[in-house]
Amino acid sequence: MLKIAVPNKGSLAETAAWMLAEAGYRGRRDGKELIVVDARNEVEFFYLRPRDIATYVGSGALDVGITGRDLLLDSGSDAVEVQGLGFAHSTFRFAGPAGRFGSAADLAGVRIASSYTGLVEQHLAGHGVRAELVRLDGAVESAVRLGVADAVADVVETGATLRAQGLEVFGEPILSSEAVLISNGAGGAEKPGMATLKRRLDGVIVARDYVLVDYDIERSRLDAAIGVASGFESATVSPLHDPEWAAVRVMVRRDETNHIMDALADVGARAIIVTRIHAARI
Ligand SMILES: Nc1ncnc2c1ncn2[C@@H]1O[C@H](COP(=O)(O)OP(=O)(O)OP(=O)(O)O)[C@@H](O)[C@H]1O
Ligand SMILES: O=P(O)(O)OC[C@H]1O[C@H](OP(=O)(O)OP(=O)(O)O)[C@H](O)[C@@H]1O
Ligand SMILES: [Mg+2]
Repeated sequence: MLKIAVPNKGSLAETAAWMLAEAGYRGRRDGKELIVVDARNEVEFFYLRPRDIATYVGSGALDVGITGRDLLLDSGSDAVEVQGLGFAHSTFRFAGPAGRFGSAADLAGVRIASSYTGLVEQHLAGHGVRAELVRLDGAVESAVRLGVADAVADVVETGATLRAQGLEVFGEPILSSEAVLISNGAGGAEKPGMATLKRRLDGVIVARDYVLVDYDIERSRLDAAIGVASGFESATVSPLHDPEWAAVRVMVRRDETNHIMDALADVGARAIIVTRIHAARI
């Protein structure tokens, strides 16, 4: 059985569970269940703290897992990223009182609070900067106001938490993070069931991030319309009863749908219809 680590709490848990359910796997009935055997799919799920998942997978105790790229790199484990899962996007950044710091070089000898001290140490070492790290569990943005640190290094999504504490990001982003599928470096990626898991998750990502767009177009304008959206592989072009016209179907990124509909209408497309993709194998 493929042993899969899944976040049991925090920002990643809900979407990770949703993706696995959409991919046809068994979920847990309540938040107290720590192990779920899915005999039909020959996989076993282990619900663990997101921060611990890279350790379990890197040690080989579990084959694959879902965690954050920032957590994976912070852990220093031997687990490797297999692919991004397209959710929980964030950047990992330094922040401090407005105007106090300009770049990582200004951090020499400074106290930096973070929940990701491994990541910060690696980054500072790469820049030849020595600083004092203060390891905190969360709500790191309060550390400067409370006087336990001069700067912080933390997860930034909208920046609202930093702003509320009067802090500003500075320097280059340390990392761009998202939820990732990880595996054990030593052959974990070839385990039975792994290819199926990957293919199913890819299908969920496509169904989540893409839509189908259908429209009718005069054949004389077909090339212009395909130029607007050429599809995943290539556009499907079907004849209509009127030989001067064709019906076209393309996949487009969901977040570009309205922009593409406008552009298609501009080149003469009619009856433009957008449909959700329920499931996919690409
Ligand atoms: N606001 C956010 N937006 C996007 N991703 C986030 C956000 N906060 C945390 N993450 C991501 O979630 C992962 C951390 O999850 P974890 O459950 O350990 O912490 P958490 O979500 O902050 O939970 P908690 O605060 O309850 O401990 C990291 O990959 C981090 O980048
Ligand atoms: O840029 P923003 O949109 O404000 O989001 C970033 C914040 O979200 C997370 O905090 P969380 O609420 O999980 O609390 P924590 O600090 O205790 O982890 C993260 O640790 C940042 O503090
Ligand atoms: Mg948090």
